[in-house]
This record gives sequence, structure tokens and C-alpha cells, in this order.
Amino acid sequence: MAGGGKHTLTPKAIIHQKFGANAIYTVEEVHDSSQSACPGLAIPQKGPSLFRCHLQLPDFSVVSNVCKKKKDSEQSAAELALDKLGIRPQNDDLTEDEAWDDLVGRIKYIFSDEFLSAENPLGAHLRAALRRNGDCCGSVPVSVVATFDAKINSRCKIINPSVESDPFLVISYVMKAASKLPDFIVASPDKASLRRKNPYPSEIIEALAATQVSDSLDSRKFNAAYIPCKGEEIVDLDSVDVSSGRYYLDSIAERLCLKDGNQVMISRTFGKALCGSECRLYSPIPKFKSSEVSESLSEESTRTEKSRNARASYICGQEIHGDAVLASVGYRWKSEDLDYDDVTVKSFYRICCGMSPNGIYKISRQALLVAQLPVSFTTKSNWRGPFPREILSMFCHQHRLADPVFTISTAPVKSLAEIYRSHRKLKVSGGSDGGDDENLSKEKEDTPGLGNGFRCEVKVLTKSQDLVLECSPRKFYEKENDAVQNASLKALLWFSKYFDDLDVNGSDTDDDEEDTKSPGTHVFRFPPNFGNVEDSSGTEKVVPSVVEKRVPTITNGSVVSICYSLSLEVDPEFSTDGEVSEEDMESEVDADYEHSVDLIESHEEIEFEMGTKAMDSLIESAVSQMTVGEFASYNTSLCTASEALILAVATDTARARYLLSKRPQIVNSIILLGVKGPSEERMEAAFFKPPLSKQRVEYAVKHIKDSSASTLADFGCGSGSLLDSLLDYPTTLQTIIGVDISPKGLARAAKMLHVKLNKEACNVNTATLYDGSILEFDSRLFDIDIGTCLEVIEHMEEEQACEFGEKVLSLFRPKLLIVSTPNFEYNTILQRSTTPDTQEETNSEPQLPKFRNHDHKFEWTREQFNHWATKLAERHNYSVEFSGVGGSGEVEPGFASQIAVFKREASAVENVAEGSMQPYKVIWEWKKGSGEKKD
Ligand SMILES: C[S@@+](CC[C@H](N)C(=O)[O-])C[C@H]1O[C@@H](n2cnc3c(N)ncnc32)[C@H](O)[C@@H]1O
Ligand SMILES: [Mg+2]
Repeated sequence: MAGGGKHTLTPKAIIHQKFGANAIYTVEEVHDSSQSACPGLAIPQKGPSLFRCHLQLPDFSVVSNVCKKKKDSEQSAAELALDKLGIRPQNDDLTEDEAWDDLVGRIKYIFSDEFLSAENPLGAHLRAALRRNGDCCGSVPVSVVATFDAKINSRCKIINPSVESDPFLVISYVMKAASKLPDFIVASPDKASLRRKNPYPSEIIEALAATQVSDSLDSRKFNAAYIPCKGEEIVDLDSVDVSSGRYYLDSIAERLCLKDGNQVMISRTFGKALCGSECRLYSPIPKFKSSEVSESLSEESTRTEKSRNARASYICGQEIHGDAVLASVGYRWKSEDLDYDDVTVKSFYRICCGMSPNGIYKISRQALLVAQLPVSFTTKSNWRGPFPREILSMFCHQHRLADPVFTISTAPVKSLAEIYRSHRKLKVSGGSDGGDDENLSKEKEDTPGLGNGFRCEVKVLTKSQDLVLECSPRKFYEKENDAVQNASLKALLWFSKYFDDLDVNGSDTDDDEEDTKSPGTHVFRFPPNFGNVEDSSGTEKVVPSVVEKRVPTITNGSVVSICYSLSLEVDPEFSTDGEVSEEDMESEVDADYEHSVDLIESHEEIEFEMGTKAMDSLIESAVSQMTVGEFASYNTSLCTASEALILAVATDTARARYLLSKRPQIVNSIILLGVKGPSEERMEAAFFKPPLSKQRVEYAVKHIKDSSASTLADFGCGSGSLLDSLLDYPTTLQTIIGVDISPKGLARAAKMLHVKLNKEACNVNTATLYDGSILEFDSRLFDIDIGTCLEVIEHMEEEQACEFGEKVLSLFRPKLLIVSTPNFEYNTILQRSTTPDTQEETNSEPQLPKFRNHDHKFEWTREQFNHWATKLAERHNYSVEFSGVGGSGEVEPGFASQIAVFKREASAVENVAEGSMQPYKVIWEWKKGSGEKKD
């Protein structure tokens, strides 16, 4: 994590300065089994992912150490490469005078005989300069020297850190330094070029000529986007002709109506062209005040706000004046040939879109028009798209900010016993009156409970360590990652507001922003308006009228998948207000002005979580009222912001512009493909304190304590949550067993037990995990003291649940058996709490509650459960008592989780011949003293 103080570049940043796109990082995932191993576990393990990075540079490659994070492996590789190159990052700790000396020395070296054959982009420019025509032959544009040499850039940064945002400053420094070499270099501010005083020796020139690639005579052109300085003029497609080996900066100068390439200023790289290569902006160098190079630094008079190109400046984060050309062109390392990619108007708009957190999210979801940065980070499995932390890093990188700094703190974690005590005092939430749901969720915010131990603060700083934003949500999270992602999302939402609403400033706080502080320094300029349709009146969104008002049936937290398409519809008969206007009638001479529907964005299948605002609000509200397989379509009118987005998705820019000028409507068509209910665990955790799963465990623990049991088998143990919690209490248990059919669950259980049993002193002598179906009998589990089967039967078919009941009581014959399963009747309460607020109580038909989890094969009412358990107990000479957790047994509709406790009436049971039936496979076994046993 970055400390305060002087800013130093990361190894990766230095490599980037030197090699740009020629540094290729390839990260491989490695699985270090020694790290993840749970000794004795008979399930092949992937283990946590570790990363190793291969860094390929033009001349050599290095391989990093194995790191926990991808990012660290890249930094590690970059560090190794710097070692190899003999570059130590500390080199940047120079004084200003030393930096000036270095700058002068470096310029002298660049114009040395030796450098002319350098196999890097700057060397290629020097050689190309020798092939320039007329006056310009041999003269190198000053911006080339200022842009393509990493050392020059880093020295200028020491002289003045503002060079980051103002490329003109670098140009003036280079000019000033060059003017100190009158015997070697002719530096003419008027011409904005540098030239060697004495020509290169003829041998060198001849040798170069011999290796030169023959210039093809073919016509060579590449596309670029032309960004006029005047905001009201449209960004248009342009092409640059570099046929017959013409120096590309001269060609670009021509597009900008400049005399030659010497007058062109070059921005840093940013954004991406269609093929993914980086772009730069080319614009006129603001005029030097002739012969007063040094003074020109402070002279701002020639560069007024009027000449500032707001759109160009916005996308590259540097001050750009005059019209600009956005292009992806340049020399590569070790190649003489000019490399270029087409840049289109669409590329320009995509780059614009990618400037805001929301835009980054849209692009990564490949749904520019409909995807929205969600307002809350839910669990990992429900989150769609790149994680907030990743987006925040991308955003910071985009805006030349330092990498975000995360500080994680932990809360003292209470023991389960302590929580158990404290919650007994608390009223156990029943939700029987809907009124206290709210209190429950609020309380959760600040109370650290079991495992609710992580809280994360994120700071965003500029590269010179000035604070931009500090975000310290007070909430605690069970998992460190959740805390980090939530803090990141908070920061992103703050930035997003800044970009999308333009009404956020440092002192502005609403409820949610109490935890977010910004010193109010405006690091960002307001984004310019990118919409093209001048008249933006009457462009507010209208609520879809086609989707008839129905009761939302899809609850928040559900993950839905939809197929959608958005089209632009131009209807010549109607203007936006729905009437034929006279004006329109008159202009109907335009023959092309016909009814048309053009597809602009579509997705065959996209998933999102309801209630997080991860999708266009109208789509979400329409979807919430749909049923699977249903189709809906409605029209909306266009808002100014979406014009830029439409241009970022449209393949045919001219056509899109034409349609946009005709005040089109957007036709939204949606098919609901599927719905996955909100996860049972999330729903229960949000509703109950402690979460229902914890309450079940506590219930079982109470019975274990009361019965002085020494052997326990957990049927369908999953990842071992019950066994885990049991070990937190002093009990009489000596043998614990878990059975499940899920290798994933068993592996997690084994890892947990491995850590816990070897750490804590307890009575347990033996722990065994079996891979096997509880529908099969295994004699090793015969006559145990306690059997538990928590939230398992509903994951089987109903007949199988009955079969399990028969087998467990007739064959396994535990002295005590605890079975829990959801109470179906309670679902109305749970589901009411997660239904969208918009639900109208009036005229709503009572909705049939759904199962709590899409994996449930059935859920029983209290009556069904009682019937099953009573009959079962009778048949096998057991007694049975009913109870539950979550809510109250006395109040309708009973407990949230219903529990049956079966007690064996007979104290002795017939012997089962040992080893007679042992279908279960030992997956992991632990014995006190000897630890884990291998299979
Ligand atoms: C909802 S989980 C409950 C896990 C655990 N009892 C708890 O309360 O956390 C249901 C578990 O039942 C397991 N299961 C389902 N059918 C099974 C079968 N026939 N035999 C063994 N386990 C089964 C699943 O693999 C899953 O781990
Ligand atoms: Mg379940």
C-alpha cells in the first residue's frame, strides 16, 4: 500500500513509460497445492488461485514470483525487468538542477550518431525525419522528442509535476534544454523542431539506407476521428494518407491545416481503437513566443480558454487546444514499419463513455444503453460484471490517479456463545408484524457479530498524493472481500454522481455520503456535452405505457436473464409530442424521411440482479411484472445523454446521426428468459438476527449439551457449518461424522476441521467425513447418539425425503435425530420483505409464495411436516416433538424453519454385523494425537 510522502513510480509504470504497448504481460494461474492442502483430503484440490506473470519486452522476457494477486505478479515481473535493465526506481529522486542537466544530456545523446540506429520509436522518428521533404529534411518535431522518450518525460516531471496534464510544458522544456546545446543542435521555436547542427556521417546514412524497408507505393490510409475545437461542431470521420512512406506527422499536420508535422503536438496514449490499440490526440502546438522560450512557460495569454478543445482535453486528461485528430498510429519497437489502426467516431464515443465509472461498467457488460453501475454490492455470486474494486482501479488509471489505497480493519469477533447469550435477551425477530423488519436491517449496519469482522476504507489520491476522495463505510462485513468491494462501490458511486449528474461537490452530503469525504479540490473538469442533437427540449424519459400496470411478481435479489433489443424508430407521422406538426409536414420533401426501425443494441442473454439498479430502470420495472417466456415492448423518447451512447454503439455513425436528427423513439423489446430466486441464505440473513442458519446450529447445540451425547453424525453436512460451530462449545462429543454427496462442500468442511481441530483443545477424538448418499445405509453410522439433518430433505425429491426418513430410523437408529426444513407457510413473510417497494397493495391478487431456493424440490407446510414426522416416528418406535427457529411457534404462520426431534424409545438396538455395509467413502479423517490419516 502506498505510504505518504514523495511519489515514486511503480515498477510497472516505469516499464510502461519505457516500452508502452511493447511490454506484454501474460498472467497465468498457478495452483500451489502445498498452500491449499488439507492433509489427508481425498478430493483433488484446486486450491486458492495464485498468479505468475510473464513479461515480454522487446529484447528479453522475465517471469515473476508466484503471487496471491494478479496485480502483484505483474509488479513483481516489472521489478525483475527493471533489475535486468539496470534501472532502479530511486533514479527519480533527482533535484531540479540535476533533472535539467539530465535533460540536456539526454537530448544531446538522442542526436548522437549512435542513437540514430536505436531500435525504438524515437529512433524510427529520427530516421524518418531524414526522409522528410524540402525544408523539413532532418528536422525532428519537438513534440516527438518530448513524447517518445521516457527519460525526458520523467525528468520533466521532476522539474514540474504539472507536465502530466500539459504536454506543452514538456515541449517548452525540451526547447529550453536544447537551446543550451548551440554547438550540436539547432533549436528553432518558430519551427518547433530540433535538428543536428552537423549532418550525420555519410557512412551511417548509407548503412541505414541499406537496411531500409522499401516504401510501398500502394496507397496507405488510416481512419481517424476529427474533433473540432468548437463544441457545437460534430466529431467526424477523417482519413490520413501516409502513402509512399510519407512522414505521418506531416500527413496529420495537413489534416489540421498546419504547415508541417513540426507544428503538431502529441498527447499521451489513452483509450482504444477498434482493434484495441492505444490512441493519441494530435493537435496544434500553441504558439511559442518567439525567442523567449523560457518566458513562454508562464505566458498563458496565447492559450486562452477559447481555443481549448474541451472534448479532446476531457478524453485524454491533458490540455488540448485547437482542432484535434484522434488516431492510433506510430512506430513500434524494433520495426521500421509504421503501424496503424482505424479510429472511428464510434471509437471516440466509446472512449468518452469509458471515462465514468458507470461507462466503464457499461462497456464491460457490453450493454452500453441498458447496463448501469449497480448501487449496491451484493454477494459475489449475484454480482454480474467486473467487481467494483476492478472498476475503481480502471477508473483511477484512466484519470491518472494513484491506485486506490485500501485499509482494512477488523472488529473484535465475538464468540458464538457470547452472541447466543446476547441474542436471547433480544426479541427473536419473528417478522410477525411487518413493522420491525426495518429496524432489523438497520441494526445490522453497525453491530459486529460473529464473523462480521471486516470494515474497509478506501482512499483515492492523485499521483502526487493529494486526497481526492476518502470513503469509510461504517458497515462491517463477514468477508474481507465484501468489505473491499463495498467500499470500492461507494467510491465509484460518488465519482459516478460527479460525472453523470454534475451536481456533486466536496461539501455536498446526503445521508449516504456521511462516510465519504472529499476535500473539494476539483481534480476533474466537468465533462463537456457530447450530445449532438441541439434541441434537447422535450427529451425526458416517459414511463412506458405499453406495459400495463401489474403487480410486480419478481422479487428484489432475484437474478433474471433477459433477451432484449433496442431500436431507433423514426415515424414520419409523429413528432415527439404525438401530433403531426405543420413544420414537419412542410419538411416532408426529404424523401429519405420514411418510417424506419433500426436496431442499435441487443443481447441474446444478459443477467442482472433485481433491485440493485444494474439495469435501465424502465427495463427493470417492466421485467419485475413479467413472467418467464413473456415478451414486452414499449417506446421511450431519447434523452440527450443517450445520444452519445447511441453513437458509441452504432456501427453506421452517419445513419445514426441522421436518425437522431429526426427525433426518434427508442423501441425497447424484452423477453424474460429466466429467474433465479434470491438466495435463501441472503434472504434469511437479511431477515433474522442472528441469521436463521446460526439459529438452527444453536438449536442443535442445545440438544447435544442436554443429551451428553458422545457420537454425532451430520447427514448432508455440506461445508460443515454445524460441525464447525459445535467445536466452539465444550461438549461431551468424542466422535463427529459428516456425510454429503457434494465434493465441494466436503472439501470445505475438511479444510475447516483441519484448522479447527488442530488448533483448539476439545474432547473430540475422531472426525470423519464421508462421501455418500444419506439414502444409503452405512453401518459405521449405526446407533449413534445424535443424528442431525439440517435443511437437507427439501433438496431431494419428496419420495426420497420419505425414503431417508424410513432408512434413518429403521437402519441407522440414532438415539436422537434432529431434522429441519423450511416452513412453506412462512415464505409469504420472507418474500414480502424482498418485494419491490412499488408493489401496490390494492387489487393485488394474493400471490402464491415461491420456494425459498431454486434448488428446493419441495417445501412443506407445518401440517405436512407434522404428518410425515408423526407417522414416521410411530412406525419405528420413536417419539417426536416439534419446534423451530425464526419467529415463534405460537404466532401464525409458525417458525421460519420447522424442526422435528425424534427420540428412540428402545434403549438397546440389535447389532449390525460390522463391516457388513460400508458404501460411504472416507474423504478425510482425523484422530487425536495422530492428526489426519491418509486414505
Ligand atoms: C442446504 S445444504 C445444508 C447443509 C448443512 N446441513 C447446513 O445446514 O449448512 C443441503 C446439503 O444436502 C446435501 N445433499 C442433498 N442430497 C443428499 C444426499 N442424497 N446425500 C447426502 N447429502 C445430500 C447437499 O449436497 C447439500 O450439501
Ligand atoms: Mg435448503
